[in-house]
Amino acid sequence: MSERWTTAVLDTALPGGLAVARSSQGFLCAAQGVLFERQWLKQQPLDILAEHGIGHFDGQPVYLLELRSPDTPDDCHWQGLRQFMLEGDFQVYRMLGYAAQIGTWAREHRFCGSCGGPMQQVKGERAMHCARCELRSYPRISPSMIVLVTRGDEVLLARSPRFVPGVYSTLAGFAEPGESAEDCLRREVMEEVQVTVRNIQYIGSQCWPFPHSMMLGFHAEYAAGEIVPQLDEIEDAQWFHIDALPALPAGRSIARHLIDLYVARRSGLPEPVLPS
Ligand SMILES: NC(=O)C1=CN([C@@H]2O[C@H](COP(=O)(O)OP(=O)(O)OC[C@H]3O[C@@H](n4cnc5c(N)ncnc54)[C@H](O)[C@@H]3O)[C@@H](O)[C@H]2O)C=CC1
Ligand SMILES: [Mg+2]
Ligand SMILES: [Zn+2]
Repeated sequence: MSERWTTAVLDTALPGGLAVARSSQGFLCAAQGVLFERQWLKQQPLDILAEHGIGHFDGQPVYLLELRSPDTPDDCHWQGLRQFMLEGDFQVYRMLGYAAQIGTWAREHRFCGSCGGPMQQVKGERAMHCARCELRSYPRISPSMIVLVTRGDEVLLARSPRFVPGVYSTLAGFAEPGESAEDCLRREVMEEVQVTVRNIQYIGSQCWPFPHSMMLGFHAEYAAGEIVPQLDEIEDAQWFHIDALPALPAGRSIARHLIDLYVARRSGLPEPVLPS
């Protein structure tokens, strides 16, 4: 089966196609969904900051209208990206995740970070260019490690004060310059719970457009140390038996996948597949 959503750099001077609109309130939705006839959408009283040609959905060209303010056309409403991640068509979520990252990046790179001059979108390439100093800026992706620390039939899960009450998840954190993925993983686990790990195994990755993370997921075995939760960052961290797990993160997250996969392997059940 061919992919329903594929990215492309489309020329915004061309007519036709479909469009999504994004404001600080999320994506514009109507009864038929998030994809609108582009020409119709551009005739609505929207405060458009920029337009990007972002790809194809079911073979149709798709454009993003990045808005300055959330003026709402009749019979429409706004829905945040997280809601699309949690429910509905995963391919629509992938498209909107890409749109959000491109919209945010272009909005934040209208001026050159080196000389302060205005930047222009490069034709046919996903890049912003400064004519004054020749700097090119490409979409930013922030690699983050996420790890399920295991000890036989137990897994180490933690709560951030930002989580929904009762929910525990895997440990995660952003890579710093100079680190390998494994260095970052060991540092984050040490910072957040003060334990050491061994036998680090790469499981898989997930684009996490909140706002621009690339999650690299691992399993790692516990080696040594007592859990000491990091002040302010970690509200609580505990070992949980795989038969007595607390409330867990959303089904489509790699955090949940790392947990479900480990439980399946320990229990001899069929392995879950990470949505892609
Ligand atoms: N898809 C999934 O299943 C999950 C995804 N995540 C994501 O992983 C990422 C990292 O997790 P956290 O525990 O929040 O990270 P973390 O443990 O590194 O701490 C977050 C702190 O890092 C700093 N920070 C923010 N952006 C940064 C960047 N680009 N580079 C370096 N430092 C930065 C800020 O001070 C922020 O408060 C987040 O984007 C989070 O949403 C976290 C858990 C599950
Ligand atoms: Mg963290
Ligand atoms: Zn410049």
